[in-house]
Amino acid sequence: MDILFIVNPVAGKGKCDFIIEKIKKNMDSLHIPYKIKLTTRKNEAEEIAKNAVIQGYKKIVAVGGDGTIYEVVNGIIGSDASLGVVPTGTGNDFVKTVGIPKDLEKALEIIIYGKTVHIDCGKVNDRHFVNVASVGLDAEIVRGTEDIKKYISGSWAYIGGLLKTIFSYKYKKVDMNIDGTKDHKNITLVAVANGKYYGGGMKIAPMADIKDGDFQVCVVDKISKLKLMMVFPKIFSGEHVGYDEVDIYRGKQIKIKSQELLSINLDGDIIGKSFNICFEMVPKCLKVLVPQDNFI
Ligand SMILES: Nc1ncnc2c1ncn2[C@@H]1O[C@H](COP(=O)(O)OP(=O)(O)OP(=O)(O)O)[C@@H](O)[C@H]1O
Repeated sequence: MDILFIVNPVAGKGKCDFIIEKIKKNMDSLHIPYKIKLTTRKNEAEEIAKNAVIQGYKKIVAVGGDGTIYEVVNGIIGSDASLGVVPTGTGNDFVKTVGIPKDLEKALEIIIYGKTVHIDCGKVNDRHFVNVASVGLDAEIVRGTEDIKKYISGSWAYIGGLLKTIFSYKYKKVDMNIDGTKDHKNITLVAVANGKYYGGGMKIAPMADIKDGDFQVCVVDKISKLKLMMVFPKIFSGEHVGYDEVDIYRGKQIKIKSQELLSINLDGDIIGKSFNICFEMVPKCLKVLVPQDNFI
């Protein structure tokens, strides 16, 4: 059962040497065959993962944050390989939904002794996401956060990105179609959630279930910037859902059409801009290693 660890050396605040030593020490002591590969640039984790599938690896481990997981998922999707995660990123939002701990040794135990579960993914064109996709303010914040992450970590990076973006943001008029039900909205943001958390611990979709075959769609209508500043911190606890401007829907296919180009955020990665976006549910398409006692 060969295991490949794909390490993003710049994830988190770069404790790469320490992490690699720990992986080697643990794996060598168990005499389990494994390999470690480091990425040298963005998108390389996906290429390494694709090659690993061809080479017959059955457990392919993303050692990094949500961006690294996103790349590895797109490398292994459709194959028989299972995704493992050693969370060393800044936000580490996906692992919160599936119960993988941040503790390095515990995360390694799950790679070796954990159980495999099939989880849902979302898809936009040919790109898959496991966590949350979005358009609107938060996609713009992802752009604003990228620079700030180089200097500060965790939730503060996202809050910095938020403050930088929020005051210049213009609301978007969109036509929405959720499983055939149409609506016209002036939106602050639309988050299409497979997992519960994004943006470094914000519980955007408290009811999301990664195995139920549905998205939870969080739509924040036009809201004054002052009120938005009040509502935003509530997302960390999931209390934003109680506000009049916030609606939650369920659905398998979410289409969004706008007269303006919308940035598309998939799991913290801006994949491009479009006037027409279709988010599609792909049920139980990805194998993930999770703790034996996990409820999912
Ligand atoms: N060797 C590399 N050099 C520069 N960038 C890289 C390299 N390898 C991967 N990347 C990019 O680094 C970015 C950040 O990685 P990742 O998201 O895993 O960490 P993070 O931002 O610290 O964590 P999180 O997304 O959980 O907040 C990703 O977009 C990835 O494509």
